[in-house]
Amino acid sequence: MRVLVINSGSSSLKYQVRDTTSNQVGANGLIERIGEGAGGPADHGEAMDQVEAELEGVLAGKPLDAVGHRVVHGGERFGEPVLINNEITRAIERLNPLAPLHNPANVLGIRAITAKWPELPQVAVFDTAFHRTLPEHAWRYAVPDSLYRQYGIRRYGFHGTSHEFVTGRAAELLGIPLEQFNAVVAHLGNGVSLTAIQGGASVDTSMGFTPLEGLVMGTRSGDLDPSILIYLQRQGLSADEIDTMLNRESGLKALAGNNDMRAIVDAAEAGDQRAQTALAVTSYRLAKYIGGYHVAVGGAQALVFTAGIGENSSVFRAQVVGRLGALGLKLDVEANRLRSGSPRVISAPDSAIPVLVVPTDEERAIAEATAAVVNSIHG
Ligand SMILES: Nc1ncnc2c1ncn2[C@@H]1O[C@H](COP(=O)(O)OP(=O)(O)O)[C@@H](O)[C@H]1O
Ligand SMILES: CC(=O)OP(=O)(O)O
Ligand SMILES: [Mg+2]
Repeated sequence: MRVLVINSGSSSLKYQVRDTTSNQVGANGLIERIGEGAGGPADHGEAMDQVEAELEGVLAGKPLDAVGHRVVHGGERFGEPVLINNEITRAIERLNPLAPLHNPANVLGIRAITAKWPELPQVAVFDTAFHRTLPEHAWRYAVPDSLYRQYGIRRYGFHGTSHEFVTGRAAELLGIPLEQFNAVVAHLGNGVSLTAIQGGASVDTSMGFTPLEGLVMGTRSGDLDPSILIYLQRQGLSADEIDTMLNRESGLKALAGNNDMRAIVDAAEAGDQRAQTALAVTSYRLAKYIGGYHVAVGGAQALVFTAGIGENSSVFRAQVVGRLGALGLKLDVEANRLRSGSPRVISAPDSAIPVLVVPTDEERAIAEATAAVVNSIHG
């Protein structure tokens, strides 16, 4: 099946045309710096126009069979990939406030495709779906139950497509049956989340009601004392100002002046104090969570790194694992430094458990899920 996959991030749009039978990627593109000025598209609408233009040549004579969309927030309703219709699109749109950097762009992508190819089946694949197995003690916040009943305030968790894909690959690499596999998986991209895997399923995850909770990210603060928000509001900041500050002006960008891990590592190595502090805060917070999730899964069989930073930054991985000595984790310096696009072990032979790097492939997982939904409908 020939599937167009659309993965809209907060400031980027990735697309691929994939053949799900041969697993070949026919075309792919990345549109970056959306809404950041400097020659980038003004918004995700312009970015979609650009995708359509780039696809003209690619699709000539070879039509698509389906489109698969990454949708970040599926709320409590969507636990599986679904075939999209107008009602589904509106339901996704109602979740926009819960993933303000992502869902509006996802909805826009769906509508742009509907307008261009109204007959083409479209499937939504949700970031939240893999975390449907969270036990109540992990998803419930210690707040009045009315918040859950009235507003659906609970932990949902995100990056599920990536966590699920990477968990499967890691179990395979270690030769452990998935349903017996316990691990801690660190997705370190522009958004960052950690997942506790028990018996191959998600039992806890660091992002919460929205993708803002948890670890330090590219432009997001992660955990902080909720009183800070109340305090700032009383100082006269509006809800929108606080939202923008925590989602777009915080994290690495606030600590180091930019959200590009490559630049931060280079600056830190050149002696830049802010960059060094940014790495320390970020790796310290992550190490604390990893220790917690090791306990949550009853003893992990592996620590797994993935996504842009997790796959590529040996310096950041070394800082994190360097803080995990209490768990007996130890990297092999050479294996950690080696660059490769394949799943691999980077720990020393005497590490208490293996540390892995497993490249994620959200687009592949979305294409396969899309083909499965479309096939199930056509019998
Ligand atoms: N070679 C590299 N070394 C260090 N960091 C890298 C490298 N390549 C990418 N990154 C970092 O990965 C992050 C982006 O990760 P990615 O998974 O592509 O994010 P997203 O999908 O959320 O946009 C950025 O912080 C970027 O600096
Ligand atoms: C949910 C989320 O944070 O996604 P991304 O990392 O693509 O921004
Ligand atoms: Mg990503």
